[in-house]
Amino acid sequence: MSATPSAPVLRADEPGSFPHSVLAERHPAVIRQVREAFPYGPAQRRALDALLDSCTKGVIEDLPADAPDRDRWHAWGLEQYTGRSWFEVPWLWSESYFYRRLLEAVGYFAPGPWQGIDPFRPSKLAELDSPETDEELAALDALENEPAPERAAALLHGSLWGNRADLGFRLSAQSTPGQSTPAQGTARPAPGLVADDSAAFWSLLPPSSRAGTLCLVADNAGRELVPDLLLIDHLLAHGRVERAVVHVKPYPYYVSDATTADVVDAVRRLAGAPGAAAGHGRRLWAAMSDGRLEIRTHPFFCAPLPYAAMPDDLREEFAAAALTVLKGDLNYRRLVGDRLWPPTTPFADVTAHFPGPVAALRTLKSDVITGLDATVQAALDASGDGRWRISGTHALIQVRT
Ligand SMILES: O=P(O)(O)OC[C@@]1(O)O[C@H](CO)[C@@H](O)[C@@H]1O
Repeated sequence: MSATPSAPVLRADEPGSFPHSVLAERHPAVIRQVREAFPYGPAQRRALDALLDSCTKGVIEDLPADAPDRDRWHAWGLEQYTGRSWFEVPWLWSESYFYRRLLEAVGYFAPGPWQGIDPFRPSKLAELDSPETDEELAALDALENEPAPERAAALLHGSLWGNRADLGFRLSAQSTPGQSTPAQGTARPAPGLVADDSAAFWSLLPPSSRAGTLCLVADNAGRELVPDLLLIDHLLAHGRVERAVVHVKPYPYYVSDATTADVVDAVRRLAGAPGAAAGHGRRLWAAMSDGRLEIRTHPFFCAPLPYAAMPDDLREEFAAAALTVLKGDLNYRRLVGDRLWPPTTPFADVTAHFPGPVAALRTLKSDVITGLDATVQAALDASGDGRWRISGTHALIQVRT
């Protein structure tokens, strides 16, 4: 590659575009959902109303002077964007700031009775307790008798397609007339992958190699996190890695993103399930107890910035890993810079900044895409109205070794 590649950064200022619909429709729906989830008091309700006004019609405002993370947000661009419309600044920036302000409105950060109460917890728990989760866990019984390579492939695909079960995504799918809810296991049969580097994925983690540490940067809780943990259990049990680190969000984010509490809920759910699922749960519990599986978080996971701007401590951690797996659409956007790349732009070029081997497991839920073969792109473009980019019906496994 001769020069650093570039492409326009996504913004939400074009009515009719997907980013615009997220700010104009999805964010108000998230505020409504949160208002209904808890008997918040008048002050919190007023703060939610003010946020609704600000994020749809107003401008980005500074954080309160005593906010402990004010300096951090200033370093992340807040000073530069204060006073600008939410729709004019980079889309990734305004989305991340929206979740920061939403949690502030419900008293998540301030000392008091609501501190640390996840406003999305009711919907996360409902998903974990759903019949769909029961079905997915029951399917593990049949997998027990499969040879290890088939089991490994099935678990990799389970983790990949688990990314379809995204509560924030479902919120806007429901609000789009005529579009079916793309919940995992219930919608149309999964079409193929638009890119499949599974062979490279497995080559980095040979069986019994104890290849070092796997980092998995988690995305959604519930029906995505459960298969992520199942995959990790398999990799540990078959000696493909020595240890694993699951990186979660430091606070609730993008409706259903996983926090430490969600990992605990998922492991408990597995351990308490009938059949083979319980064995996975017990092994994961043991691995967490003896340090082979570690949960970690970092403020940067809720930063409104691409991974190219990650801080040195995180960079060192990923540099030392045998492989870092980035789950989901948002992590993909952050990995490749949240830009409207020509779809055939090589994945290796746009991820050259990443400090070690990296794999993206993602269903497609935004316009950002790289690394496609020209023939695949042509077939996708010929298939309809371009919704393949955002509808969650397509997926990819991309690896840069
Ligand atoms: O990261 P995830 O959970 O796979 O998806 C996040 C997401 O639902 O949120 C964004 C819009 O708000 C899109 O990038 C994407 O559709």
